Amino acid sequence: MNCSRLGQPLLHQARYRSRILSSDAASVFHYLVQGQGPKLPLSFSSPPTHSALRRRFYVQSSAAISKPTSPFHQQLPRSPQIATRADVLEPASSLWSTRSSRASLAPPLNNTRHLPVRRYSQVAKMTVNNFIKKHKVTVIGSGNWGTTVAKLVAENCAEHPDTFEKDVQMWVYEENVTLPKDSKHFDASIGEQPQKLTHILNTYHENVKYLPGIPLPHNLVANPSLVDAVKDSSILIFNLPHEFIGNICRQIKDHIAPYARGISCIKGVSVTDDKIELICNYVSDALNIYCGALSGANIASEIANEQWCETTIAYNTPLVDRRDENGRPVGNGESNDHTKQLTPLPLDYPPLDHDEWSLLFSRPYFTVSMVSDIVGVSLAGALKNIVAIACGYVEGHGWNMTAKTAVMRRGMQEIIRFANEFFPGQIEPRTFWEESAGWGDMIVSCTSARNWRCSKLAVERNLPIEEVEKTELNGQKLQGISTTREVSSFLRAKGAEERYPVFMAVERIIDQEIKVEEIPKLFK
Ligand SMILES: NC(=O)C1=CN([C@@H]2O[C@H](COP(=O)(O)OP(=O)(O)OC[C@H]3O[C@@H](n4cnc5c(N)ncnc54)[C@H](O)[C@@H]3O)[C@@H](O)[C@H]2O)C=CC1
Ligand SMILES: O=C(CO)COP(=O)(O)O
Repeated sequence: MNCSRLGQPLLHQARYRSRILSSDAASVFHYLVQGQGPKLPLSFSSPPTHSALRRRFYVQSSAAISKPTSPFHQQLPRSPQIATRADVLEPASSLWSTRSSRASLAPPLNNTRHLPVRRYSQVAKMTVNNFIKKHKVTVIGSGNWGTTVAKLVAENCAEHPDTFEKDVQMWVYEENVTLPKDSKHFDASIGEQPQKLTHILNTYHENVKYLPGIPLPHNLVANPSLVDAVKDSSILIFNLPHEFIGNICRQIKDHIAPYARGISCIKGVSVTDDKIELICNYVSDALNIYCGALSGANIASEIANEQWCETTIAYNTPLVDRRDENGRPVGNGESNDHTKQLTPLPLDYPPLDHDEWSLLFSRPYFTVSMVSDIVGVSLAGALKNIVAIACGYVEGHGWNMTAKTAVMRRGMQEIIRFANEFFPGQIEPRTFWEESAGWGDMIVSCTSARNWRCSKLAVERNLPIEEVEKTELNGQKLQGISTTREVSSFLRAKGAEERYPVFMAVERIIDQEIKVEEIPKLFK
């Protein structure tokens, strides 16, 4: 049989005609990867490439399965697990197709990306390790972005029950909320009595305070107990204003699974005296787990309404979690992040690598790009908030796009300078140019996000920005104000103020020390 004659439709048909049980597919694959399979008369016209070899597997397994009386079937080792994944039965073509958002082999330490693709076949993933357990997901935070991310993650958990537990926990900072009379959930028997936000969430499946008007999936469970929400979760998604993360970590430290892995969607940094830390690294250190970062040009309300956008996830799979093509561990107990010893993710869980993170976060309306530049992604997301405030001030003053563009350009220069100066050798410049987390986020934040909007209003109304935050945001928090103060104080401690005129100017305008029209002369 010549491989070149095997079109995808043929394979597709072969797999469907066979009407296999998925457990048979798993067994066949197991058998073949062990190298015990009978040789089918396959020939390659040139040295086989990786994809050709994968095709060989599918051809062989399809052929074996389609002939129940073949020696294959008689010799097949039986897997004790009855696998039920729908994707075992999916058209074979899709199992080797390139999916840009279903990304690549976890990159090595030096942050390089676009590496050779590791794609476990879905069959390989479940065969070798049996994956008795599924990932339990908890979202910590339920604000505007917290609820939006919880929504999309819950949609994916419902769609991928082989990898994730269906129910997603969402920790809610409990508060009392009054449903207004015009709310569709208004209940005359309760009237305007305040009700617990978690009760409203679990009853009406809507976050009436932080994401009004958006129906939430019923498998998203609001939980006011932080400790209970994180219990036994292998995936923790941190999504709340950065000023609360220290307190959260202290509360959950002794209650999380030691092998849990995290993603921080938080845009901010942690600064103490002359030390600065990325939020995801702060989480990693505080909890002794590994934590990546998600950041991009993302306006929560638009994504909640399923308007399309992109994001970037940086995740540098710890060595202890890496598995080879057959699902076997390749690490030897070392850790590639910081100096700590991580507890490996147990082998009875599906792996947690770029593929799985992408599976968890990608939606038709949310395109995920996986990278490993943790520092670039985190700093771009945190520091653009300072620039967004500057742009709001400029626009509130009455200057338009040209002035804002100058501020954005200089702001981006300062972000990259900051990253190079204080995290030397740890960023990839193309994160800023090519990723949603870079220029994409800068543009959206300086033209339509909350930090920009509130600082613009502050100038227009001649009010401190904190006042506008209180009156306009109904409990939502601006990250730009505290980040400006933290970064300015860090720069002062380092004696580096002069190299960061945009960052420093924003602090002085917030404190009403200078006026917006003085900005240009600071750049001389
Ligand atoms: N909203 C957006 O469009 C986007 C936000 N982000 C980032 O996501 C992170 C979370 O922001 P949002 O979800 O938008 O929050 P938010 O600003 O909408 O809401 C504030 C949240 O903080 C909670 N909270 C208040 N006091 C608290 C306390 N003492 N302890 C713990 N929680 C408390 C509130 O219950 C509420 O859930 C931020 O770092 C933000 O920069 C990132 C991308 C988009
Ligand atoms: O990060 C954001 C857009 O990407 C949202 O920023 P704001 O917090 O200013 O709304």
